[in-house]
Amino acid sequence: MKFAVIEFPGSNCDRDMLNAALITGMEAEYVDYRKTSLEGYDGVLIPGGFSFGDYLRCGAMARVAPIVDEVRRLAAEGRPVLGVCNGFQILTEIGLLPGALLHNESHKFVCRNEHLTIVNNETKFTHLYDQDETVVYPIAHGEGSYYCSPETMKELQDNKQIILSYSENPNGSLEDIAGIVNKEGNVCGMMPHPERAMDTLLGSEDGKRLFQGILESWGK
Ligand SMILES: NC(=O)CC[C@H](N)C(=O)O
Repeated sequence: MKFAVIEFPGSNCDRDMLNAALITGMEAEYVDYRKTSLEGYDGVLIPGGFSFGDYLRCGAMARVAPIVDEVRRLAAEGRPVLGVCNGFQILTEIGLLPGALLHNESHKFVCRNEHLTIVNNETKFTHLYDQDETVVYPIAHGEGSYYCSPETMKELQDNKQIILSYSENPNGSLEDIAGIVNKEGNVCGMMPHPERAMDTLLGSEDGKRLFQGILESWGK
């Protein structure tokens, strides 16, 4: 399976994302945001960072990048799309995931290891985790407060689209939401960084099973 790691000006987790994909056994390479084709790629990884300097608001300018139509095409074809942190913000901006990421309640950038709960392990992304398992991924964001309308929240809950929640809410996210999937289950966004939790030397290897899970779900 070949994955595109989309690079925007200001992406800064692209190397971590590529590395996570490669050590999981995925084929993966960087794809520039100005490209207009994702022909030959089986999935998309949108890394974290500060795309276009977070101008206007996080992810708002990436929304109109040339590559976005192709990300939409792959998503519509049911291929895996994972957006982490700024990648999650971009996925909400382009409408592939519901809701929005607002400024942290504290109005401070938070950067620390976070204890998270696997709220739904019956997705193509989380199936290698136990239900309600606690995992540790780092967080590093200024605009990670998940917000949506009551109607959308009901849909998320009814369809079990909430996959990851914070043990100690760091940003004011509704319902402690840290990560969600779309209704179809092939687009996933999360603020915490599984790609930085690939080695116990760096504090946690809990992110590994997310990438392995993607590969197992779509790789066969
Ligand atoms: N690590 C990230 O991707 C940060 C995302 C975004 N720039 C924020 O501060 O919220």
